[in-house]
Amino acid sequence: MTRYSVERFRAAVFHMYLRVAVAVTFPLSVLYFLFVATPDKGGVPFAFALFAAWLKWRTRHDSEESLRYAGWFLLMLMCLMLYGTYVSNEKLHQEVWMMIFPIAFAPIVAERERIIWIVVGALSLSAVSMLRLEPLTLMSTFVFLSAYLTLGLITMMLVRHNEQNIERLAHLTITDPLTRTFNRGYLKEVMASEINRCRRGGQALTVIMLDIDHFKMFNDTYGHLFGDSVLEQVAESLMKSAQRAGDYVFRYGGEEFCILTSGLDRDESWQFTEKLRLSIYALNIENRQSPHRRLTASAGFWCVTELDEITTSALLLNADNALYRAKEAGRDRVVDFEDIPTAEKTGSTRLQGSPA
Ligand SMILES: Nc1nc2c(ncn2[C@@H]2O[C@H](COP(=O)(O)OP(=O)(O)OP(=O)(O)O)[C@@H](O)[C@H]2O)c(=O)[nH]1
Repeated sequence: MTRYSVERFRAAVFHMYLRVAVAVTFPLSVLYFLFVATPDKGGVPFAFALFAAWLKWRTRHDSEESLRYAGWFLLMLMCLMLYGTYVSNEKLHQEVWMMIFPIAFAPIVAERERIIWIVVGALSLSAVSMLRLEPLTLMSTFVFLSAYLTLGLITMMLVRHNEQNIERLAHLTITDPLTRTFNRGYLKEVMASEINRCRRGGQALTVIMLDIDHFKMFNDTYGHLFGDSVLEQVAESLMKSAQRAGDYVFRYGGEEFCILTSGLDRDESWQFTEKLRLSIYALNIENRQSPHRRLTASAGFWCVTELDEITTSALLLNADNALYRAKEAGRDRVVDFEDIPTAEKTGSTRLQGSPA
């Protein structure tokens, strides 16, 4: 997810650049073509604007594809400008402004391509400078090349730092601050993509709702601060038990957690949910007001194989229905939604009417 956020950021910058390139270069090159230059000179920016427009259209829906093109597009652009500088009769120092390239565009290019880009840029730039320096000195070319490479490397480090910040921010927006599990806002997004993934792969999806028993009494007896630390411990043990790829733990609200897992049948889902419940039991936290004398949890789950008509709300509603049954039946247990008699399945649940 976080990698996805960084890619989306890069693709957005690239698209913004293309939009500006098309909007500015196109009319300018036409004016240049009409009033100032000979057709062959006006043709270069014109062709560039056409190419940018084509790329913009080609990559409009696919950020991954746009990133694949971005590096090569910028390399081409750089070579074009080098060529332009070389054929024009300006002095060498005017090429230095091209050093802004790595700074301006490094956020767009994927990390692996960024290195190729800076090395190729440095080599071509020094080739041009060697050709144009008068008199040609190895030392000044070396200084020029090192300056370029140093600038490129510093830029890469800054960009990497910036990407790490974006990743950190993206992580914060999907994490519950107390328990470090994913938060409820992220649940809907993950559920929608997991439904699609499981549907495509012909896998079952299991939704588990787990709630700590008698937590109000716990808070009243031991205080909210200790309650908070118990919530942290519960979350940690849930996350330790749900570690396979495709397992997700969310804090659904208060002392209620939602866990997603895939690829399990009903029996395996039962065992997995029991494992989660027992991991909380095994924390061995006293709750003297509870009939169980220690901290326990109840859970309900729904394992779905037919995902074609399924909505996220239905999944949550039915898993919560099973949790409600577990509470009614005495708590400290697991209930499978499929075991609820059909006539009772549509009964009132705590989730009905609340947004999923
Ligand atoms: N310490 C702490 N308590 C919380 C937090 N969020 C919710 N709670 C408490 O969790 C308790 C939930 O109480 P109830 O919904 O009545 O449920 P319960 O007492 O666990 O009873 P059952 O679920 O029916 O077993 C309330 O006292 C909330 O104040 C939190 O972040 N920290």
